[in-house]
Amino acid sequence: MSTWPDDGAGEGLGAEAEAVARPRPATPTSLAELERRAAARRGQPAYGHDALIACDRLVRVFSTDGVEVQALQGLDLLVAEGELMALVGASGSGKSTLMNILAGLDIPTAGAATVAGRDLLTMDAGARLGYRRDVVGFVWQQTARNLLPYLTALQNVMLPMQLRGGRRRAARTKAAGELLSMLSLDHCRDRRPHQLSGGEQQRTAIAVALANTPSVLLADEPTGELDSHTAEQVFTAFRTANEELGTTIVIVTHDQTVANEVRRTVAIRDGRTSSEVLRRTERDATTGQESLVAREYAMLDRAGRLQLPTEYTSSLGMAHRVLLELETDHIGVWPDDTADGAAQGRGGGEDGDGDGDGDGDGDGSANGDEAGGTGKRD
Ligand SMILES: Nc1ncnc2c1ncn2[C@@H]1O[C@H](COP(=O)(O)OP(=O)(O)OP(=O)(O)O)[C@@H](O)[C@H]1O
Repeated sequence: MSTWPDDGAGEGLGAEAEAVARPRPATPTSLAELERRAAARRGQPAYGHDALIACDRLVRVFSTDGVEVQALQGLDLLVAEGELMALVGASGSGKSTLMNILAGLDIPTAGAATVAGRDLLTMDAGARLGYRRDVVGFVWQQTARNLLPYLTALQNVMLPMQLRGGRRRAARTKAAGELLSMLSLDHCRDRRPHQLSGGEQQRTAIAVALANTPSVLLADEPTGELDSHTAEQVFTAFRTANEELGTTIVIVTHDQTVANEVRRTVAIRDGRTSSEVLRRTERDATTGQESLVAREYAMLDRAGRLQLPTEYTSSLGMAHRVLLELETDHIGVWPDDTADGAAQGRGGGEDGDGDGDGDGDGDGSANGDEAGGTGKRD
């Protein structure tokens, strides 16, 4: 198994293995060299400084009845302004926890998170209210959470504008009508939610979320209750909002169609980002024909940790330790060739919890050797 640098194009990955070997530097690093590197780093911009959404080693621990659940375990995520991207992951991986934090409804336990320059850890109650009203809009899976049943579609869209204040009624009516038109909902203006189809309700919810022109639109399983054709229409509404208004959009979804339609899909696993699928259009040099190419990348976190896919590690019997070798253009990763390592590998690399990490804790991380170690392949 070998690891190559990101070629800038964007293919997919699962269980986390941590490398135990580091290539030896040719000569010991001098103090002067360390000082030079530290000085160079001081001049560097902060992590995610140019991203609209920046989550840096985000942690969220829930404590219920003395039991701690680590929903987010040092999650890193950057989202650029104007992006339309999807978040995927197994049930319980931490997607909703992340969305609630980004929505300003929950506060992380540790780490850093900024959205449009707002610090989500240090905002006071007033700033948090303003953030939810002006900076982010949300669309939830349950339509009842998105729309008020006794208001028409137009009135629902006007409500956030009214709560913010500052615009006359005529201006609010015009702006709300334009949003509904943009999402092909003119015919729904004067209908109440129960008079709308599921897809129309969700598209109206998108118009409501866009009412105060937020920088970011967050959607948690917005097509979860819809058939595939209707889901497609709802996704088109997100795309329209992204293209016409430039709104940055993050969609949590189990819907593969939605995940396939965005340029970037980030997978969350056990509270951390694990892999990313990037899609781009390539043109064949001879035929001129365009095709969509999708590639999956593993994420290297800021501590240098890399999650390797379980299917890769188990097929090579990699259970707990691996050997690393630095090549000119990639890093080689080999099964542990020590006697006990080989015995573990022959055991199938299974650790009883199915995550291939050998620690039995189900978190997919190869704990205990994060700083690297011995075992360089000579
Ligand atoms: N308020 C809470 N109190 C205690 N534990 C919680 C709370 N909210 C979430 N959790 C736990 O945190 C972990 C992540 O939950 P989260 O809802 O973020 O996952 P998810 O990826 O959104 O799952 P799903 O796809 O099923 O919605 C789970 O183990 C969950 O049980």
